[in-house]
Amino acid sequence: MTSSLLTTTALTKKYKKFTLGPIDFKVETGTAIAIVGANGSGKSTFFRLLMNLIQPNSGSVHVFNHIFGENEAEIKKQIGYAGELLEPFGHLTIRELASFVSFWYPNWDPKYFRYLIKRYQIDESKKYAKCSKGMKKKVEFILSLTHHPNLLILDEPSAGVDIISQKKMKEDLIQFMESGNRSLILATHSIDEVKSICDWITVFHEGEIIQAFDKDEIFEKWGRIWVSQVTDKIREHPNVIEVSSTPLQIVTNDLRKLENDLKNEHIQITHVQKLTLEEGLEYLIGKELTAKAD
Ligand SMILES: Nc1ncnc2c1ncn2[C@@H]1O[C@H](COP(=O)(O)OP(=O)(O)OP(=O)(O)O)[C@@H](O)[C@H]1O
Repeated sequence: MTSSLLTTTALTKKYKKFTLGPIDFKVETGTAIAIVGANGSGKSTFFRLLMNLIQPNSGSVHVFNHIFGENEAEIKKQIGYAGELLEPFGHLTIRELASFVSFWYPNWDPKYFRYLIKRYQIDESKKYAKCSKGMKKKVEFILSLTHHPNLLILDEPSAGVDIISQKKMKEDLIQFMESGNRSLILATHSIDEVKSICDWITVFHEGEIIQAFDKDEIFEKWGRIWVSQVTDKIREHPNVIEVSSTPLQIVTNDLRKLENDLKNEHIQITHVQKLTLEEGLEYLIGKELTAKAD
């Protein structure tokens, strides 16, 4: 049986021109959740709230059954976070930065740190501020993993990172999840990462969660149906996502149900095709996700 590792209840943050929430969100032990959404949809704001880096206007975050604010230092020892937190420490070298960060984590694993530094070809003598954007992302990623956290919260860890390192990050995250009792919340614009690492997908749109579903649902239920005609009733069908012409076709989030209803309407089906994850996500977030897979 799974148990909730992190829960948010009616979490809300208001800026002058943007409101996030109210967000109800849950992470079960052993699951990897992709957070996807167009630029500015509120992913980073949500992550900062999860990490208690900014204060909500209302609502709460519970982590490991505690309200975050009440036991913050203890809770954070079990979390790995990457989300541009290191900028104020730019005057430190990577070696100094690691030594500073290690102080907070009883589980800091120097051997694993050495392994990751070598794996991602990081020059430890370099000052953080002098690192390239991709290097900084790799350093953040390494520091988030080195204390073997139970929960990883990563805000676009591979953005701006070279392809070889992106592949390594993917492998490391798959390995992280393999123990079975760890959890991951990953904001990403990479379909490849969603596909290979995550089990669940949560879609943000203009500060709200508009969809949250099991990834396999897209493979099983989403599809395109070519038809002889489309009636008003079918156009308004709750499972019809889009109707387009030349040739006349319907995109649906429930193939089996729509096929049945089309038959009941005596509409001829000429062809049926399942959607790829990439196509499904494009419909869900307004065709703005950067396609990287396949
Ligand atoms: N400190 C702040 N003050 C005012 N507005 C803010 C602040 N931080 C974020 N915002 C606004 O909140 C909105 C959501 O931004 P956020 O960075 O959370 O989006 P995102 O989904 O992470 O985007 P991206 O995919 O580009 O990283 C944006 O309109 C942004 O301008």
